[in-house]
Amino acid sequence: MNPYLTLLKPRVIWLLILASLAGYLYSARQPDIAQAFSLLLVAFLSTGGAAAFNHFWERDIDAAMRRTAKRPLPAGLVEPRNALAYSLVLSALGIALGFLLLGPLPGLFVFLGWFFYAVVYTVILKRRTWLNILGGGFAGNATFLGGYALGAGTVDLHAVLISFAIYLWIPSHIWALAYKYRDDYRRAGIPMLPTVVGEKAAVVIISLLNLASAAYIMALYLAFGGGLLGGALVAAGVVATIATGAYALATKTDEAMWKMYKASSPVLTLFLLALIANA
Ligand code: HEM
Ligand SMILES: CC(C)=CCC/C(C)=C/CC/C(C)=C/COP(=O)(O)OP(=O)(O)O
Repeated sequence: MNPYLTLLKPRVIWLLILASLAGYLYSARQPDIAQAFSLLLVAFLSTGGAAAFNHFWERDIDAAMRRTAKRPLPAGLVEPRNALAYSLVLSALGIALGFLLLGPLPGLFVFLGWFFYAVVYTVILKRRTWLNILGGGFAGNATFLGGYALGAGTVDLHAVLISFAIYLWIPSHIWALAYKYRDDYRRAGIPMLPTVVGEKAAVVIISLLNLASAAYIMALYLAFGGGLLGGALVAAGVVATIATGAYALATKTDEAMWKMYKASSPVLTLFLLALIANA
């Protein structure tokens, strides 16, 4: 893949973009195709720009971790100053178009999403505390709330409660991966839960969090949900979460935790599709 495409973390940002689209389709009475395309463009530019900035800022620790050592900057495929310029142009475009094309409130959430991930998480917290993802996780809320604000013209408690399904999903999503790569994170000096607590405690905490995030999604769907299709999608996600959580608790292996991580994105996808189906 072209290294400048890799810098956008396409395997990751597609779900951030879907979260924005889900927020819009869930809240808009009459979804407008032009508005939806503007949202997709803004979400792509802002999340891609944030991801590219993360590559620039983390080029030293990426070089120190097995999982990330072959990325474009540690691999010498892209000059740091070019990656920085690329990330800032995309980010500035995404945020500016967020305000210009989507309006002040959606634009604010685009900025907050960028800021919480690129600055609060990547620059300020990630190397300092294992609570880094709890500070940066609000970027996840922002992806959904930006789309919701575009569709509804406002953000209410309903929207905030739904957005916390993403926030509560993040810890088990990243810590399950961090468990498998705990030696990598230790070598790079990055504090993550699995590097600061014992292995058994980490598996139990992450598995319980995984199950709690599924319970929250189920409660949301029961409170705000409706239709059969949406219910089936949420049920499939909850079953997958319970299965990976129970398997991890029973076996406490790297493989079980990796399965939990790999299942996390499909589970969130099912929830977002349920919101769209229920719109
Ligand atoms: C502070 C917040 C977050 C952190 C620290 C985080 C961290 C990570 C990490 C380390 C990876 C592995 C990347 C790789 O090895 O290439 C990953 C993958 C991913 N993340 Fe997150 N994530 C966060 C929030 C989110 C959110 C909010 C979403 C979507 C709404 C998301 C969607 C994904 C997806 C789709 C993948 C790829 C999964 C796969 O390959 O199966 N992440 N994340
Ligand atoms: C609107 C907007 C811009 C929102 C951003 C939303 C958001 C939560 C982005 C985070 C997703 C991501 C690329 C995490 C990688 O974390 P990492 O840097 O720890 O992963 P790594 O170790 O693989 O580099």
